[in-house]
Amino acid sequence: MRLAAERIDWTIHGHKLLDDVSLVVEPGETFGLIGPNGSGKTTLLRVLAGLRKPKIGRVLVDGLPMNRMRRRDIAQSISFVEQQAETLDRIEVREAVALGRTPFLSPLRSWSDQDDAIVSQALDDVGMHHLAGRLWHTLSGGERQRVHIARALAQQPRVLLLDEPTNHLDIRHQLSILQLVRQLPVTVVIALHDLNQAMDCDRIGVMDAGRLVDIGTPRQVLTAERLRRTFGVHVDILDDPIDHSRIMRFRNAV
Ligand SMILES: Nc1ncnc2c1ncn2[C@@H]1O[C@H](COP(=O)(O)OP(=O)(O)OP(=O)(O)O)[C@@H](O)[C@H]1O
Repeated sequence: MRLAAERIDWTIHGHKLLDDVSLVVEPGETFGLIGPNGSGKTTLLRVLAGLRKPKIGRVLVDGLPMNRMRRRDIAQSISFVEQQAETLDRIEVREAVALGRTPFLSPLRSWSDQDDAIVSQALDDVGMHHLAGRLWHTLSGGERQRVHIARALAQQPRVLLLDEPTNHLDIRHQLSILQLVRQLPVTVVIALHDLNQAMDCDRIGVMDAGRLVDIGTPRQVLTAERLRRTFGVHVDILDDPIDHSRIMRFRNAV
């Protein structure tokens, strides 16, 4: 599914959070969003998810303006894992993941074995099957994060939006979630703070003070000059002798 933002502006109390942002994410592409704190990544993801409706600019889903789509149609296509997700008190892990199936249920389409299988698969994908019966509020931060990702996967979206999905995860789960996301045959937009992890995206967009100031492949975008200018850090870019990928070694703040 192709996701496009056209000239989006978003202003709150006279403060421009998004300033003329345009981008196109191609079907199946993994697009990384990077930028300093407060640069507008979450705001842009919320606009792309349809949670914020811009007065200026528009979002297109496979060419269709999102503001003409029904809420249910959006939910059947796009899932969003937010950074500070809602609390689901007194609910079991499996029930939390099953919420991902809600957009597909109706009086004519009740819960089926297929929904059960999808939920089980999603729990497996994030390594949470063993905790399926646990109450949500007893989970650790990283376990909750994995349940949110499982809920999004259970939605079987064609566009997956992820806001710093690895920020609570241990290194093994960071790597396995990112690997899983990259393998999914869906369009992914993922906000990341770890710039070395962003190297594995197909393309990257750099946010700075509400503007998308650069778009390109990781090698095009993640240059020492860009990191100095936008992130305010000095970096050495090294060549990994094992696979010749790039490694960023951050030295100090400018
Ligand atoms: N409801 C709001 N009212 C006023 N300002 C807001 C509101 N929501 C966000 N902001 C401001 O908009 C700016 C962009 O916020 P946003 O959460 O999109 O940034 P971000 O790039 O995701 O940051 P981070 O990396 O810290 O998560 C920030 O300065 C934030 O304080």
